[in-house]
Amino acid sequence: MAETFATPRSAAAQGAAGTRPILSVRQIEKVYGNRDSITHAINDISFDVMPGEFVGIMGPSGSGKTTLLNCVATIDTVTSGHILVDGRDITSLRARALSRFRRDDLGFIFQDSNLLDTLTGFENIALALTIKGERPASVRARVEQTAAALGVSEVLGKRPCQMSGGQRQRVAAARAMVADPKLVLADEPTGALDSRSASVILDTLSMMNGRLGATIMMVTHDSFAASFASRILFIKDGAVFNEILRGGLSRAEFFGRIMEVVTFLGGDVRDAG
Ligand SMILES: Nc1ncnc2c1ncn2[C@@H]1O[C@H](COP(=O)(O)OP(=O)(O)OP(=O)(O)O)[C@@H](O)[C@H]1O
Repeated sequence: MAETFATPRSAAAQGAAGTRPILSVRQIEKVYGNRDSITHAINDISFDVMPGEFVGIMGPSGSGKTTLLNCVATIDTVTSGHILVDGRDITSLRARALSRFRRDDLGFIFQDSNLLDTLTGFENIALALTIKGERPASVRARVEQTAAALGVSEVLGKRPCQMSGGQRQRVAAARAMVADPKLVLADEPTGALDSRSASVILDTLSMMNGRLGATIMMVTHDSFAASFASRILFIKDGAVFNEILRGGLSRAEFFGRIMEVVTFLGGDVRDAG
C-alpha cells in the first residue's frame, strides 16, 4: 500500500521520499551577548537532511554558517528551537548523553585537521573506537579498512608532522568515518589546503558520500568545494536565503549555478561564498 510521507521538497526531489531525515533543524535561533550588545547569529533556520545527502552550507562572512554547524555539533547551544538527529532531540541532552552522542553519531572534519601530534595516523583514526572499548582486533581491521578506502594506508605509522597537509586531512576524514557516524560535519575542510590537495579531499568527501554512504554537512566559502555537494543551502543574515539542488547537473554545471547565487548575494567566489 502506498504511504504518504511528509518529506521536504528537496529531499523528495532526490528520490528520498519515505526515509526519515537524519538531521532536522527546526526553527532554531541563536543569540549571543546580553542586553548591551546582542548579536542574532541565527534568526530562524529550519531544514532537513536525508540519509546519504551531501549538503553544502554557504553564505557571506558573518551570516551564521559556523554557528549553525556548531549547534548541530553540540559545540554550541541554541537559544530556541530544536535539532533532531535520527529523530532524537539533541538540544536537550545532558552532559553524559551529549558526549556519547558526539562520539557515536558524529564525525568531524575541521579546517586544520586537529589530529593529535603525539599519536600516529593509526592511533588518531583508532581513538574513537579505542575509547568505546572495542576489541583490538576489530579496531585494527576497521582502521585498516577505512585507511585503505581513503588512500592513507601508507601514513598509518607516521605522526601528523611527518604527513603532508592533504594526507593529514584524509587521515582526519578516516577518523571521522571509522565509527560509521550518522552525520559527518565538515567546517571549511579545504580552507588550509593548496588547490591540488583541496581537490583530493573533495574527491575523498564525494567518495565517502557516494561509495561509503556517509551523510555530510559541509560549511564552505568556496564555490568549487560546494560544487561537490548534492544540495546547497545559502545562509544570509542568520536565515536560509536560497537552496539549490545538483540533481542531474554535471559538477561544472552545478558550479555555474552556485556562482549565479553567489554573484546575486554580491561578492566574489572566495569571500561571498
Ligand atoms: N561567541 C560569539 N559571541 C558573540 N558573537 C558571536 C560569537 N560567535 C559568532 N558571533 C557572531 O555571530 C555572527 C555569525 O557568526 P558565524 O561565525 O556563525 O558566521 P560565519 O557565517 O561562519 O562567518 P565566516 O564565514 O566569516 O566564518 C557574526 O556576527 C559573529 O560576529
